Amino acid sequence: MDGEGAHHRPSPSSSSGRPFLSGLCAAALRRKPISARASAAASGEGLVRQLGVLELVLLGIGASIGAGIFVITGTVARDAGPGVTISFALAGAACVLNALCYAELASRFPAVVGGAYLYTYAAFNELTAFLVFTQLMLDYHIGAASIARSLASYFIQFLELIPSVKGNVPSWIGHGEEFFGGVISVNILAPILLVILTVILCRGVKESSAVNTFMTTLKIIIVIVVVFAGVFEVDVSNWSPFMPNGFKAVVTGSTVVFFAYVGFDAVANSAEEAKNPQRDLPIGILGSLLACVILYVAVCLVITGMLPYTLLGEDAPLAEAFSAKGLKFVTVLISIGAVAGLTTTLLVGLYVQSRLYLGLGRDGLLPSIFSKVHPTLHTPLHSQIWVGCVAAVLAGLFNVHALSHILSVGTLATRLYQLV
Ligand SMILES: NC(=[NH2+])NCCC[C@H](N)C(=O)O
Repeated sequence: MDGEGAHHRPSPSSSSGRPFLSGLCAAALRRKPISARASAAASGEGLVRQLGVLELVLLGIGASIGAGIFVITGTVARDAGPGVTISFALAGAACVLNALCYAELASRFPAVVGGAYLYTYAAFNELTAFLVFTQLMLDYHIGAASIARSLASYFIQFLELIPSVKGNVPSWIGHGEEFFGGVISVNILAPILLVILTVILCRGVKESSAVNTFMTTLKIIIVIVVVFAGVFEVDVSNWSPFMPNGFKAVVTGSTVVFFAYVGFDAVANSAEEAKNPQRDLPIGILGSLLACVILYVAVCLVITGMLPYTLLGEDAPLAEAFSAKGLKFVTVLISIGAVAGLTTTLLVGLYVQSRLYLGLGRDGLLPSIFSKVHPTLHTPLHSQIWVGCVAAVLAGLFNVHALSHILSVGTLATRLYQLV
């Protein structure tokens, strides 16, 4: 359907400029009545309620634990020292406040797709909601492409562990063949990975959730094993001084580690596929965030206890800390954890995007093709394929460096809008 929004759409063919302009302003400033959403939820419109509370919690964790904990920890610890633990706790506390808002809104609103876009539409107006959507899309599209590129590089690194393959993989397969002075960097593996994930997502929410549950459980187990393996290597003298550069460095660090928590809001977007949304969405949002806070803080305590903070690597601090202690097998586990982590953030990111497109398609803010849900697969097939294609084109042509520059702007703008 075209959505209730389309019904009050002003006629664009107004004869004079003024009514057209005022019509446009009225359209931009109107709010979405909550009752209209409720009827959309009641009519079902193709998506099916299949996700239970555990699947929702794992969806949130799947979206959140990605490269952040494996990489950012080292970067921040160089400045904040063992106090990086407090940086993670502070950022976690700020996110809990954010998550409480999400939990409240998710249980108050009719359980339909849309998340932050939906809440803004009802609280502010169509224009603000559309801006939230554009910012989220910038973040998600580019995020998906850069995560896919990182994953492709990981796969090539794994392949290169085979001696006969080492050095023989053409760069256009994974690392990227550069053109125009490095502006364009072509590779095919990242788009192939995106196609595979898109196929899984198109097949059904149950199938996608099963893949996410498996991989997320794997990465949680790996993080726990890493923590336990590290605990025996901790030398408490490495924790003093705990904040070598003072509290200021810790607070600055918390703004950076915030990135590692991004993801729990994904749960809000699965509202229309949750079996018992009113009860389970808040549990999913807060549960996944709290699980991340606990895991992240534990990882920080362990790695800063294992080595003096000045010796922690910037790029792969966890892996380097363990190889420095001669625990090679943990390093391998960490690589597997990172691959599982990147895969699930990517999978859930693509999932969330398609549901957002579905919401806007229904509201008439995007072409109605995005509002279609496949009658037997119960997935928004067109939206899902579209988001897969956009990410595949970006990932096929640009490297992580180029993408991350655009992404930082997108993420920052998104968060600013959400704050407003
Ligand atoms: N929408 C996004 N920007 N997602 C990125 C998620 C990043 C994830 N928290 C990580 O640590 O890797």
